[in-house]
Order: sequence, then structure tokens, then C-alpha cells
Amino acid sequence: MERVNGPLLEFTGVTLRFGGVTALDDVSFEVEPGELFAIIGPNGAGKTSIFNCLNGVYRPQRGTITLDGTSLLGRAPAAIAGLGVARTFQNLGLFAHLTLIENLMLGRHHLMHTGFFSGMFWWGRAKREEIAHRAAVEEIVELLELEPYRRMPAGLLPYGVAKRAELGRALAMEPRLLLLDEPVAGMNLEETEDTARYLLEVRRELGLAMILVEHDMSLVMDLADRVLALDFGVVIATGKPSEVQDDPHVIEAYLGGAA
Ligand SMILES: Nc1ncnc2c1ncn2[C@@H]1O[C@H](COP(=O)(O)OP(=O)(O)OP(=O)(O)O)[C@@H](O)[C@H]1O
Repeated sequence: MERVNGPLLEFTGVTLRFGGVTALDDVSFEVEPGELFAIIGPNGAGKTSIFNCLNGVYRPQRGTITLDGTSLLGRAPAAIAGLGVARTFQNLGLFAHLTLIENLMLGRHHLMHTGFFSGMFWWGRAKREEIAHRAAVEEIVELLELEPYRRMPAGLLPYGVAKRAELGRALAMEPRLLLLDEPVAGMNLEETEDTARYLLEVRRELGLAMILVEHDMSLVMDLADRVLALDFGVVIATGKPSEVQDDPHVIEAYLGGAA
């Protein structure tokens, strides 16, 4: 069911428990189409748990999660990816022995209709499909300025380029919602600035909604349209970056964590 108006993602009243630990406590937020939405919070606040609920790895005990009005609850991760939710990982999720292009082509796997046997019998159709997929991948290579690394095995890519290639693989899925898990973790200042530039470029070119989990506060404040702050699984503030930054609960959560 495709809706014309309203938020792309509705995450409503979600509670997730592990034994005695409440990882998410009645968490609600919405993401609009094309919005860059950031989630911040100290270690253990529940940020990764939100991603894992969104992509079907965890099943919350309470609440609802819908993408364009379609419930994501109870669906397997592959099915949720098929509905248009892509994710990048804190630790790289590329296949080290495959080239950059091959890794990006794998990102399109769920979009391919032609299997091995139908490929044998419907050679023409399979060929046309392959060409269309390659063209889509080449557009991403161009957008992220990855041309010089096309044929390099992913395991040999410099760290910053490998992170960009992972972003490319997620984009190759043609997602409607992209989950970015600490995209600048382990990067130096130059790589961080490059990443910010590429994320803005992706947003401008593709108009894609993104949720960013990130510890680098200046990146969040520069890029995000809105920010949600969590502490011990509870939402303590939601709003524009400047509002959240000045919120006394947020300051308290961060200073408390540092003390
Ligand atoms: N599979 C699990 N089993 C048990 N407890 C878990 C599991 N996953 C998360 N938790 C707990 O849920 C809480 C939230 O963890 P989560 O990883 O979502 O936090 P986070 O904000 O992503 O932290 P970080 O910034 O360190 O990545 C923590 O107390 C964590 O120990």
C-alpha cells in the first residue's frame, strides 16, 4: 500500500526488552520522505537496537513500525530490505576478495529477476537485465567518485574509500530509507569532511530519507534536519539540531556519562 502523504517511517511506542534490560522504552518518532534524521545518545542508549528493530533482526515486545503504511514487524531482514530499507554497518560489510563493482552488483541482488536457469533459456532478457544493473551501479560509482577503484578488491581499498564503497552498495539496493551506522567511525578529519559532502550529495541527487546513528556530534549538527536523543532506551529530546543540543536533559545525559 503506497501512500501519497504522511511520514515515510512511523516508529510508534516501541518497547524492546532483553531479560531484565529494557533496551527501548516506549520509543516513538517519524521520518519524513527525504529527511536526514539523526539518533544520538551515550553508549548503550539503544541506538543500534532501533536499527535492529527496523531491519527485522530484533522483534520488539510492543509497538508498531510502518514504512509507507506497511508494517515491518514480523518480517525477515531480507524481506525488509526488499521493501526498501538498506543499512550500512559500523564494521565494513564488504566482501574483501570481490572487486568494488562486484560488491555493488551484489547490492542489487534482490532487484534481479533472472535466475540461473531462466538466464539459460531467456538469454536475451538476462543480458538486458545485466546491462541495466551495470548502468545503475555505474551511476553510483560516478556519484561517489569511486571510478579509480572500480576493479580493486574491496579488501585493498583505503579505509575511507571502503566506507564510501559500502555506502555505494547500500545505494545500489535503491532504498527508500537508508540506515547509516556510524559512517565516520575511525575516520580522520579529512575523511569525515568528505563523507559529509558525499552524504549531502546523495541527499541532493537521490532525495533519499536517511537515519544516521553517529557519535561525532559536529557531523550530526551539520547534517541532520532533526535529531532524536536517547538515554537508557528513553527518548529525552526530539527536534532541530540546535534545540536538541541545548536541551538540559541531553546535556545532563552526556555530562553524566562523562563524569
Ligand atoms: N542482543 C542483546 N542481548 C542483550 N542485551 C542487549 C542486546 N542488544 C542490546 N542489548 C542491550 O540493550 C541496551 C541498548 O544497546 P544498544 O546496542 O542498542 O545501544 P547503543 O546506543 O547502540 O550503544 P553504542 O553507542 O555503544 O553502540 C544495552 O544495555 C545493551 O546491553
